[in-house]
Amino acid sequence: MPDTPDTIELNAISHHFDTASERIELFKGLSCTIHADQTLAIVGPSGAGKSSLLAIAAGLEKPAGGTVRFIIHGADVDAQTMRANSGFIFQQFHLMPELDAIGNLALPLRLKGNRDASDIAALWLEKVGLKDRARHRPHQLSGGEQQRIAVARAFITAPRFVFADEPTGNLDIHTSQAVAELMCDCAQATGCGLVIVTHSRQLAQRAGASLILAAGRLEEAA
Ligand SMILES: Nc1ncnc2c1ncn2[C@@H]1O[C@H](COP(=O)(O)OP(=O)(O)OP(=O)(O)O)[C@@H](O)[C@H]1O
Repeated sequence: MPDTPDTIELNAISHHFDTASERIELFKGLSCTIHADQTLAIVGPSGAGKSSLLAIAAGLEKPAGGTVRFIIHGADVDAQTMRANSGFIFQQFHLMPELDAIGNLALPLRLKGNRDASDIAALWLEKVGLKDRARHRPHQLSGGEQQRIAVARAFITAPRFVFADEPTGNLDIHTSQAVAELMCDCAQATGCGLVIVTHSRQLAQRAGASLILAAGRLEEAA
């Protein structure tokens, strides 16, 4: 019997934020299922709650209502295990400024106690075309180069899902295309689910499926 695919199930979730003066309602009763064999884009207007939905799907935040089920290697797991099986890519790259390129790549492996961290990091650096930048620190790299390292860092631990929040938001069109291609190639090569929040139509079109979050509703894009 084939393994159950790694899956995230969002069931009737709702979320809001309370501020001193008001409650910001993001969504109510949203349901969707995300599988690790797909690339999914979440699009929609600014402030609709896309980043919040991504954080809930990744197990970083608990929804105010509803349930989230994470299934990894055929078993239900908690949010902490989900996070340990996930990689993250951000708009602002978020590399460690005091570490060089190879140090940034090796870090997630070192944190998991991997003794081959440097060798694996060197292989990934070559894979993303930055072998000659191993000893450069983030401020010595362009935005596109930093994001290539951030993409490699997200995939280097062989996660089951990678979550990317506006990964091309700080890049020009040409560099965005290269980073999008790299993310999708990495996801396909490793059989990892890729969930991308984006305002970029080009990036959304590259994904296998798109969901639109608007006015508290989640709908499949045509
Ligand atoms: N910690 C917080 N406290 C209060 N309000 C918040 C918090 N985080 C987000 N919000 C508000 O919730 C709403 C949704 O934010 P979110 O970042 O999820 O939207 P988004 O669709 O990703 O927006 P964008 O496309 O502009 O990044 C916004 O109005 C935002 O100001």
